[in-house]
Amino acid sequence: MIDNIEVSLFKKLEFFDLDISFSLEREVLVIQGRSGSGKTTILDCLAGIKSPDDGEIRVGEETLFSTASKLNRPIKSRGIGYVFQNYALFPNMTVDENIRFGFDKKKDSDASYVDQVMDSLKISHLKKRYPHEISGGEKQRVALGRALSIRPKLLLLDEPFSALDTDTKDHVYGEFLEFKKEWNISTIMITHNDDEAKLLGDRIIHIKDGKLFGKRALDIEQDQHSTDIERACFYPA
Ligand SMILES: Nc1ncnc2c1ncn2[C@@H]1O[C@H](COP(=O)(O)OP(=O)(O)OP(=O)(O)O)[C@@H](O)[C@H]1O
Repeated sequence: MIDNIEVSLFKKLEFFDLDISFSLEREVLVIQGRSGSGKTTILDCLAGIKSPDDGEIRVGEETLFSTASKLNRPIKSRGIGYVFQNYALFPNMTVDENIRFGFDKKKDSDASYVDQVMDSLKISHLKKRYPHEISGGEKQRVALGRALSIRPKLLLLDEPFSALDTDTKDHVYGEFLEFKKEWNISTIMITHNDDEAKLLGDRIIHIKDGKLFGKRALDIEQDQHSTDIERACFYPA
């Protein structure tokens, strides 16, 4: 089955218009750009957290959003896994409960799938722990597990490694490359880190003020602004 992903988005933002088109298929596409250039807004539009003013999002034969067809699939039926910058794990749920959150028992007949995800991410032994009882690297794997539990056709990773220290990052990069080979899911990853982008990505696009930018964006700022509260709505408690 062909899972080509076609994206075309237009959205008026306060300081500029987001206006971008790209496609991907079974690859890790990295989006880079200065802080505030619209990267997270792209992921939020794909996930259905924000609505574009105009455009189309297609995953294989399925249309998730289309202004022409007046179609806007709800978040939960988009089949998109999202790992937020600060993971946004539910603090009052165990690792097991966090990961099972997106798994739909009624739709998914293979109940052992979530266990497979946990085994693959080497977090089965943490099942009963709460987020405050695990390390940053483990939280990152739990967040990835929660995104994978819905069997996503597209995986969105917003600065997934930024909260990790250098030693942990090196280790996790290796794991990510193994994961990439094993799962082979179309992935869009935002990172400010050039080395990370080159190491983990198959293709890199740069954006500036919401538009594709031919040249490399210089002096990428490291400062972050958090829209976590808004994005946490993706997983309403
Ligand atoms: N909740 C919001 N309300 C108003 N404007 C917002 C909101 N969230 C983001 N913006 C604005 O939209 C633009 C794009 O923001 P976005 O978060 O997509 O940028 P980004 O490239 O992901 O930035 P960063 O790398 O700092 O996370 C920015 O100008 C930002 O100020």
